[in-house]
Amino acid sequence: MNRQQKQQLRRHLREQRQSLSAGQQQHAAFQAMRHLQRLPVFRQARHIAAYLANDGELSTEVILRRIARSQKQLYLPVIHARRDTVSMAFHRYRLRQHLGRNRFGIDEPGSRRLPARAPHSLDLVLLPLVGFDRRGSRLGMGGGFYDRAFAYKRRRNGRRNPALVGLAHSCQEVERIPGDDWDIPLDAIITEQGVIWTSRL
Ligand SMILES: Nc1nc2c(c(=O)[nH]1)N(C=O)[C@@H](CNc1ccc(C(=O)N[C@@H](CCC(=O)O)C(=O)O)cc1)CN2
Ligand SMILES: Nc1ncnc2c1ncn2[C@@H]1O[C@H](COP(=O)(O)OP(=O)(O)OP(=O)(O)O)[C@@H](O)[C@H]1O
Repeated sequence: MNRQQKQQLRRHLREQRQSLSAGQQQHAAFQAMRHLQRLPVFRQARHIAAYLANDGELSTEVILRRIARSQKQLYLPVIHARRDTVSMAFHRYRLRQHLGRNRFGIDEPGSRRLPARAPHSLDLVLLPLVGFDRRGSRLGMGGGFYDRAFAYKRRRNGRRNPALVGLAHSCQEVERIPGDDWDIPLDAIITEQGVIWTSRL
């Protein structure tokens, strides 16, 4: 798939999720929490990275609250700009901690942020998706941030940690997302309808 086709698909799928009603969003968030709670990988995880929903993404609010009330530690993506490279790190997050807006208009832990944790030492990452297919290919916002953070997983004998579980509305599923060399496959996808296993977990 060339860049232009990918852009077009991205635009279409973003419109789909943006057009969901508040009621549909709430329903999806609650169901996703139910499905997530049943996963052994979630029950066993101690260090979990999630995201703050934006642009119609599946809301993580109930999930964040649940994690915050448990013994598990929560992390959020923070965009870091250093000279000419922009990258993403996962910083510890506590509910009601001060948030700032990043360059994409998404809330993230602000200037007094807690320490970051290396991607490979997280147990579970809940990824925001623009689109996905049943094989575990994902389409993101186009920054390549998650692909770069977990690029080490592609290498032979590379670490397998953490488990990568995408969260999306079922309307974001497509038949097939043609992969690029750098794409990192998902282990599972959770929608309001249930868990989709990609046979990697
Ligand atoms: N909630 C949430 N947080 C997240 C992500 C995400 O997808 N969702 N990210 C996941 O990586 C990172 C931010 N990545 C982003 C990358 C691009 C744009 C963006 O707004 N891009 C332009 C053009 C995109 C395009 O090429 O079509 C735009 O929409 O105007 C936003 C976020 C980190 N935090
Ligand atoms: N491992 C990598 N090393 C260098 N560049 C990369 C790597 N992975 C992705 N990129 C770059 O990131 C750009 C965006 O990739 P892509 O369109 O697949 O993003 P995405 O998966 O939709 O976004 P995101 O991961 O932020 O949600 C690509 O143009 C690619 O050049």
